[in-house]
Amino acid sequence: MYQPETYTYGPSWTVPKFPSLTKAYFAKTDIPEDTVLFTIPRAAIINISTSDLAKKLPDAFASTIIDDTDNEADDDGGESGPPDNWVSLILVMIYEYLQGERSRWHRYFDVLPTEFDTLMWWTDKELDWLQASSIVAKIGKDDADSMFRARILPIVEKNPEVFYPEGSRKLSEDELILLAHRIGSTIMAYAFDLENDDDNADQEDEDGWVEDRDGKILMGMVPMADILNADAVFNAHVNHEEDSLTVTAIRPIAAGEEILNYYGPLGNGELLRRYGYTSVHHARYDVVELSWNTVVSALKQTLAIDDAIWGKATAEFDPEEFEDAFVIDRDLGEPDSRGEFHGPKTLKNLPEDLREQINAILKAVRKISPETIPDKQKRDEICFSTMGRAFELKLSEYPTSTADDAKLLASNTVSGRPGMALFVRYGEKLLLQEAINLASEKINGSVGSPGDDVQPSAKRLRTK
Ligand SMILES: C[S@@+](CC[C@H](N)C(=O)[O-])C[C@H]1O[C@@H](n2cnc3c(N)ncnc32)[C@H](O)[C@@H]1O
Repeated sequence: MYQPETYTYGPSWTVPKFPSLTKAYFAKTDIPEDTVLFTIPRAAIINISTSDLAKKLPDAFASTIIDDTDNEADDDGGESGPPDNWVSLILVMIYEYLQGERSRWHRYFDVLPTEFDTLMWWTDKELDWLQASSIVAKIGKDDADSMFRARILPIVEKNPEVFYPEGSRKLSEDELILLAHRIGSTIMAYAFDLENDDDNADQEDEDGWVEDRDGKILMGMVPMADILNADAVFNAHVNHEEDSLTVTAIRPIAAGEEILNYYGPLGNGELLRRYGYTSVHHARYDVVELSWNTVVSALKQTLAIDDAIWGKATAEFDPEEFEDAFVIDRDLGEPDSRGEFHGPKTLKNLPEDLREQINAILKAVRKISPETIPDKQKRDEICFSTMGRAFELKLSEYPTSTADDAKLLASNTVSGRPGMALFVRYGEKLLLQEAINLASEKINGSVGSPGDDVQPSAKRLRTK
């Protein structure tokens, strides 16, 4: 039986239930910095180490891959190989859920959500509100579906005596898939990556706890800690200790303030996809993805050369060597140790990898038509003009303007999922506008030297 009394409760917070059933922690009194708000024993966490499933199906879990820490489903739906972190936790959660009252976590399942606002669950009509946001292409519902059919269903169906307690009804294939989607969404929004605090833990310990070689970590569900909501400005931190996880105030928290964790420097599109909400503080981490096809259109418009020259110049490139997409983001870094962010929140650099790829083409054009690009100054001008034009083309893919969206947001007439989508697309448009302005400043030569005006190419995106 799941025993909440095994938790150490702090005296100074409360767990209210909102009418919407959303749970959150609020400080009841002023809380000093460094106060331990609560402690969760590792034994209360749900994962392959604590659930009986791995003991009952040792072969299936013999070599779970534990270095896949991006909290995502395998998108290839591959049938072979040991289950990864993600597949394992879904199987464990399905197992524990199907045990009903026999699971020591059954009361935990009672408080987990069964409905989600994450993008996976949106209708096409609701997704239309996101307009040209690249987040729509990242939802991956079909990939998740194939992965469940390939890697989850066969294990449950081959081992009914393990998954279904005596006398319980077996789920149909459709019911199992729906359950896997629900549990997958719960894991995406609620699971923790569990670090191991034990320095010597390069082997499995007595309890079969995590193997933590080279920083490998395991995912798990952490009751109580997962009631914490989160924001990009936050005041609490989860520390991973040897036998427990502790949640600590990282700065003084005033009575009435919400206690907030941090999910990382995610833009609102990604926050919506994984967690089903948006936040003003996350807008600074917004991201726009620009396809190379859009840049090619811009480059052709900027160069205004005939097709013959373009064809000759690009013939020497292997399209496989080109990046398909580029990320525009403000590259701001993380909040400080008190959960606060300082410094400017505007775009300072244009993507270096994009500039390199445009310049590679321009070099080839110059070989064939030197008069088009007589010197480096002209090349830089063409490069920044192309970037600016590409940003404008991307902006024009959104059917409404930044001003239209600002007006709609100010009217307070759009709420729920459409309201969150409106906020995501507006943030992306603001970022594109900043990128257009920056490219224009570069063309006018008014900012920095060429070496300063680009950001490192670490953000290269491989979408092939
Ligand atoms: C780890 S749970 C937190 C507990 C959750 N509120 C509950 O009632 O179960 C994560 C989910 O809480 C919600 N959430 C977290 N932070 C939020 C915030 N700042 N604003 C709105 N919803 C938030 C989102 O639905 C997210 O998927």
